[in-house]
Amino acid sequence: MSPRRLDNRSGLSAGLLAEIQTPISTEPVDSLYELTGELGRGKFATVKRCVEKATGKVFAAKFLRKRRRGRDCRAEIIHEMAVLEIARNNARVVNLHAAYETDHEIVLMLEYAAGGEIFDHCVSEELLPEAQITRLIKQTLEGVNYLHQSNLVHLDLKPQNILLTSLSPPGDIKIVDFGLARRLGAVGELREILGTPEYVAPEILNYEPITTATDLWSVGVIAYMLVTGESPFAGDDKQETYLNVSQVSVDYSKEAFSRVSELAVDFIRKLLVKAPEDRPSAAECMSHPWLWQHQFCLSPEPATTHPIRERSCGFKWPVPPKHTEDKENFLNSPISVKRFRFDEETPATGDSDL
Ligand SMILES: Nc1ncnc2c1ncn2[C@@H]1O[C@H](COP(=O)(O)OP(=O)(O)OP(=O)(O)O)[C@@H](O)[C@H]1O
Repeated sequence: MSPRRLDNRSGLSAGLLAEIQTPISTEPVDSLYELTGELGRGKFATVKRCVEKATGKVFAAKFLRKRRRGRDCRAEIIHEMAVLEIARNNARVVNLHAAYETDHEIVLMLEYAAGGEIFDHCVSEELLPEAQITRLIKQTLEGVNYLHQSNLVHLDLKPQNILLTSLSPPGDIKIVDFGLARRLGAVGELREILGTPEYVAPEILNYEPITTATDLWSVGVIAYMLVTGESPFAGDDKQETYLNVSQVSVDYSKEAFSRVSELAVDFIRKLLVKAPEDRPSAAECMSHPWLWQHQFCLSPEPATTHPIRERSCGFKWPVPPKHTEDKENFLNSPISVKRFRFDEETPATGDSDL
């Protein structure tokens, strides 16, 4: 079965959730919190560090403009809150603590991720060791899997939206920015959302249906950036970037991957494939041997065969062979390119609230 699709009966507003549990208070934020500096800034939001006066607890206050490009976007903000509420019980998603409203803004009081963006680890002189990268990717997949199981797709996963609870040593990940996240549906298809050029999947550029697999492309891009310190599709301008994405033009040279194992290349190759249905699901990715090689002591493999490692979910990933020639054959072989079972995907459900 192919990855689940999105509903799109009314364009961009399709899949927007309208029901929230969190009360929206009209009390002035600065009467309850002390604002202590800016943490980040997006197109329509500013995020500030703040301390709750009553408790001394630190939060990240996301100030979202209600009017954008002359349009009332309150519904989009309510939707972002609703998505955060659905993911409330998942430790990999940032927690929504409270919400406030003024004439022009809604302020989301979010759990504070003190370690900043994993983007900083992609552009740093000193890249993270492989064991740390696999730990962070595994956690990201846990969050993505939870969203997909909850019938949600994030659609804006990038190293700027994966934060850390602490900087050094790197803490646990927290996924943020659910502004583009959408509900999965069975009836129609969503083809309109565009994220940041470097991180968008080919199906978005081609106005093809968006599915859960779109998020898995982004996980591949994030893994590539953490491992190599390079953005795989970034060109000199937007056009070149889009061309690189649509041609899936990726540098897998030995120089780019010199510091990590062959399994890292295998993992990324499985995700950066053009056809969404050929990408593994988040659950399948979690059983890839790259993510477990620093956790388990694996028995040595015979040099001339391609053994299969099985993990608890039963999904099978062939292991790249040790000899260089065999490795090249392995990476180009049909079994390494397409070997995913989608029959464990939940069938698409009809949306009732759209
Ligand atoms: N909970 C948090 N803790 C610490 N920093 C945060 C938190 N949430 C957001 N930030 C910082 O603020 C930045 C912008 O936040 P966010 O991506 O949610 O805003 P946005 O306006 O929706 O962004 P965009 O325009 O890219 O969609 C993040 O990349 C991060 O650096």
